[in-house]
Formats: sequence, C-alpha cells, structure tokens
Amino acid sequence: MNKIVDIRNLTKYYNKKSKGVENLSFSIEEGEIFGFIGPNGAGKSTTIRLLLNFIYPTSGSATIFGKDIVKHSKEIRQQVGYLPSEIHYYDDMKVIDLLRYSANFHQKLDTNRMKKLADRLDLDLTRKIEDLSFGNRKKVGIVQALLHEPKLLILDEPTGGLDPLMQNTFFELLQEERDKGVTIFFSSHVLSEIQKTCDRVAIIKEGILVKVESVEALTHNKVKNVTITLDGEYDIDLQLAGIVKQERTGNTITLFYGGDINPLLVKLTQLPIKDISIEEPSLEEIFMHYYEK
Ligand SMILES: Nc1ncnc2c1ncn2[C@@H]1O[C@H](COP(=O)(O)OP(=O)(O)OP(=O)(O)O)[C@@H](O)[C@H]1O
Repeated sequence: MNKIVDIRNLTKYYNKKSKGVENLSFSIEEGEIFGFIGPNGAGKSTTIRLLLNFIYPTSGSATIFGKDIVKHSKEIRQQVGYLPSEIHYYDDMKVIDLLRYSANFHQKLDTNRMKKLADRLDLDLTRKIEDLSFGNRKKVGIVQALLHEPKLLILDEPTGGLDPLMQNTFFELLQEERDKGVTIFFSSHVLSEIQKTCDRVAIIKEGILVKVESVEALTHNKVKNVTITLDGEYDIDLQLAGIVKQERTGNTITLFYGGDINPLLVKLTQLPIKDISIEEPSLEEIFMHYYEK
C-alpha cells in the first residue's frame, strides 16, 4: 500500500503550559477516508497545521506523498486541498472572484467544476462574502478545497455550520472524490459522522494518540448507553454478559452495554418499563470504558 501521509513521532510544544501534540505516529494509505477525532483542544488542528507547515514541529517528522512536510511544503500544497476550521476571507469580494483568485495559486481554474460544485452545495457564486452565513462560508471553503482536484484533502472540522441535508451532500462529494482515488483526512468531534464515512480513524486526546482503528472494528465493539425508567419501585439487578457498567438512581437504571443487543432486548421485554432510551455514548465515555479496558 502507498502511504500518502506518514507521521513519525511528531511533537509540537507551544509552551510549558500548552502541550499541543506529543509523539504522534500513524499513516494514511492512498484512497482512504481517514477520520481524526478527539474532544476540543485534543490537538487535531495542531496536527493539521503541522502537516501543512503553518507551524513547525518541536521534534519528529512527517511526509506527504513521500516528501518531507517542512522541506517540500510548497510542492506538497499544490496537490493538497485544505479546509481550515475557521475561515477568514476578504469580505468585500464576490464568491466567484475569491475562488478564481485562489485557483491562481494552483494555476488551475476549471470553471465548469466550480459551477458544478457550487450547484451541488447550493452556493450562490455571485454573492459577496460579507453577506454569507457561517454555513455558506463553509461551502466556499469546501469548493475552494476541492476545485483544483487535489490528490489529498485535509479538512479541519468540515461539517460545522452545515445543516444535516447539506452534510449528506458533502459526504456524497467526499465519496465521489474517493472513488476517483483521492485520499481524505478529516477531523471531527462527531463520532457518528466518522463512523458513517471513514475507513479508519485515529483518536486523539490531550495531544496523545489513543488509538488507530478501522471503523469496522470500532462499530463491531460499539458500546451503547441504555437508560431505563421503571414503572415503579422494583428491585431489579440486570445480569447480562454485555453490561460494562450499571447504575441506579431512583427508578432509573443506566447501563453501559457492549454486548449482543438481542439478549438485552429479550430481557427488556420482561421488565416493567415506563421509558427507555438507547444512545451512542459520548467520546469521553468511549475513551474511559472502551479504550481503557
Ligand atoms: N497558537 C497556540 N498557542 C498556544 N497553545 C495552543 C495554540 N494553538 C493550540 N494550542 C493548544 O494546543 C492544544 C491543542 O489544540 P488544538 O487547537 O490543536 O486542538 P483541537 O483538537 O483542534 O481542538 P478544537 O476541536 O477545539 O479545534 C490545546 O491545549 C490548545 O490550547
């Protein structure tokens, strides 16, 4: 397999108080959709900014397309589409002029592609940037990142500000790019969108890589939060193999459940239940219960 991104012991210390990231090592294969997930302040943007050479590593190294990220950043960036988490543009420019301007940098303007992308995302190219909502600015960033048909897309929290329908369209676009052989690396703090879209995922917490895992394995081992409210005061102790943790407050039982769902459903039908919810656990819970076991 061809490693498009290869990160080796990459470390960035901003200052004594702020660690940034420490000793990151992982690689992304050609044609993968690779997710990068972690809570706020985990180090996702720091890693991305290092890869694009906006900031320098304290130690360690990385290559993109086999080229060193510091020595060959200009060449690398020609082939990379980047969407920053926060987008700052010249406010008095029209969307179309901004896109033409940024296409200059890549010496490649495919007006047809620009129009098609804008159409798909329902973005009006004639509007001024200053008149756009946060979500519409995000769309400008997406078109900008995709326009020059890069071999690698690096997207920092790409879905923030997009409504659910537009998020679907965006992920369809990503799949189409991947079908053409493009490699995609995107950060998120939304577990469900990573699970839906990515082949593999790297999980980062407090600057340290917790795990690199295929999404299939992650889903297979998925743990759920089950909250049951009983229809009165019953003395019930659920005994099932998949229960990782069980808590009781009044008539409410909370389960952290990681086993086959069927025996749980059978058990639940035998209980005097008033209400129930089955939810995805928070990232924090996964870190605590799934990855530390
Ligand atoms: N320019 C900076 N100077 C000092 N510390 C910084 C700087 N940028 C980031 N940090 C710190 O580095 C750590 C990682 O931050 P980073 O922005 O990379 O996280 P993140 O995972 O992208 O978070 P978010 O989801 O909130 O964007 C945090 O503790 C943050 O405070």
